[in-house]
Amino acid sequence: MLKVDRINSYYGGAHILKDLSLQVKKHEVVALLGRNGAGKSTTMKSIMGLVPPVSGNISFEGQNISAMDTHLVCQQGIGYVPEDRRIFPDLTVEENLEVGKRSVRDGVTQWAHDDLFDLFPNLAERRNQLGGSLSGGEQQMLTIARTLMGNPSMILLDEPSEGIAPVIVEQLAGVIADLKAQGLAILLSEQNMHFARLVSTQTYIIEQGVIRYEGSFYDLDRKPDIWKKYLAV
Ligand SMILES: Nc1ncnc2c1ncn2[C@@H]1O[C@H](COP(=O)(O)OP(=O)(O)OP(=O)(O)O)[C@@H](O)[C@H]1O
Repeated sequence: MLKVDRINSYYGGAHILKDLSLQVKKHEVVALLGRNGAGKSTTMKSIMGLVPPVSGNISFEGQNISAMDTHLVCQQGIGYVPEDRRIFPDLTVEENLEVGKRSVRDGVTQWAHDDLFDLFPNLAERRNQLGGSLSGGEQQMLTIARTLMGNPSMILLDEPSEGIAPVIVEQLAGVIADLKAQGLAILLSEQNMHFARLVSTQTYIIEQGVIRYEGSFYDLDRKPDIWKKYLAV
């Protein structure tokens, strides 16, 4: 579904992503793991066209998206939830959802507010509350719900569990399992290994912009040397 093939991305003269390749298949939840500053967010920004790669190729559902503007990447069916959430604090939950609305593409489930409120019961109770008055976890849920309003077939989640209470992290894991069951492909970056293990099967480990490991979580759990070298803090 998504194929990133040997991309190189820079901030000015700083070479951040180095021949980075990864794949996400349909109905798959893939975790991009790595320490602070490893290049996880830059990978997502490169896919979204926010930090366009200087070389390499990115394709989505067979179409080359490497040189596309961000709004066109979204139109292809990729939703993006950045690390800093960016809800509208002065709009209500319902209004925040409306902002995310996009036209529907063929063959893609259209999300209505009520479907989203079924998926996120916490938001249903707060539909008329201002975004800025929600807890961090509720804001994260709202950002994901708003992204779903764009009817994506794949979503990128940048450290979704960061700064969220453990009980909400467990709820978020349930939401991701539901989305996967509905056919969405998901690429998430994470430092919370408990959460990543709950939701994903396939993993990539990134260090200094280079993919150092690719494989299942099951195999990774049996490789303490890799775990210690690239993930232990
Ligand atoms: N706008 C920027 N300008 C210059 N360098 C940047 C910029 N954003 C990130 N970097 C650098 O690029 C490297 C990769 O950062 P990135 O944010 O992709 O890492 P990350 O794995 O997502 O880490 P974190 O979990 O801390 O967000 C780091 O060395 C970081 O300092």
